[in-house]
Amino acid sequence: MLEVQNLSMRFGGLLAVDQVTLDVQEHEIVSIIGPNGAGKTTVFNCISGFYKPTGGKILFEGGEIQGKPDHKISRLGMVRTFQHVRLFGQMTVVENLLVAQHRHLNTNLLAGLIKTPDYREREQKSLDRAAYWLERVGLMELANREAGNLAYGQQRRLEIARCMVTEPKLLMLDEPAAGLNPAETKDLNQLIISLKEDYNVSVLLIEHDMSLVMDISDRITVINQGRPLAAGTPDEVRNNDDVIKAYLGEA
Ligand SMILES: Nc1ncnc2c1ncn2[C@@H]1O[C@H](COP(=O)(O)OP(=O)(O)OP(=O)(O)O)[C@@H](O)[C@H]1O
Repeated sequence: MLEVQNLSMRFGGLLAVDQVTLDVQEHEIVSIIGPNGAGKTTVFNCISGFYKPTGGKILFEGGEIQGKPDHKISRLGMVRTFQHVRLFGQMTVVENLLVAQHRHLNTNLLAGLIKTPDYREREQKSLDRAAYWLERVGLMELANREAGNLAYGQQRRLEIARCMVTEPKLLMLDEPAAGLNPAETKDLNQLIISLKEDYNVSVLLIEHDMSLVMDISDRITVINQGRPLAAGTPDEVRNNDDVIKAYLGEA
């Protein structure tokens, strides 16, 4: 589904990502881990179209996407969350989900003004999807609250719902457990597994919470100082000497 081949990203004199190769197949949860500053978010930014990589190829369902703008990439079915929550804080919870779908569908302004039957039907479907995902992530009762007033863990769940209403094939999550308490992390763990099992969404994950990563990942890629260090199943990665050294070095 997603293939990243020899991806590189240079910022001036700094080679933040150096020849990273990884792939995500259908029905898979793949994690990218590595010490702080290893280049994980930069890999995400290249894949999702926020940066134009300086080298390498990115293929999504067989087509090259490197350098395409983020809105085009998200319409192909690959959407992401951010390390720092990026909701529309002054809109309500449900409005955030409706706006996400409008932006995704590129709704025609004229159709919206005269409210064609086709437009009304799409509006209804957007509302249904929003309601479904609010229920699914446990935010239905907060639908009319301002998103900015939600507790942090609720905002993180809303972010995932905001991705899911666009019905992605691949969901990219950048440190979804950061700032969550243990109970919230456990819920997140189950939610991510359910996205794969019940909705057939593949997941690419950056995460520092090792118990979450080891628990839910089918495969893990380790990056260190921009370079790929190891890749394999959670067990293979856990027992890899280079990985152990990199993490001990950080501590
Ligand atoms: N826009 C940018 N301009 C210049 N340097 C950047 C830019 N974005 C990232 N970097 C640098 O690239 C390197 C990799 O950063 P990146 O954020 O990708 O690491 P990370 O593995 O996601 O780290 P963390 O786990 O702390 O989030 C860092 O040295 C960072 O300072």
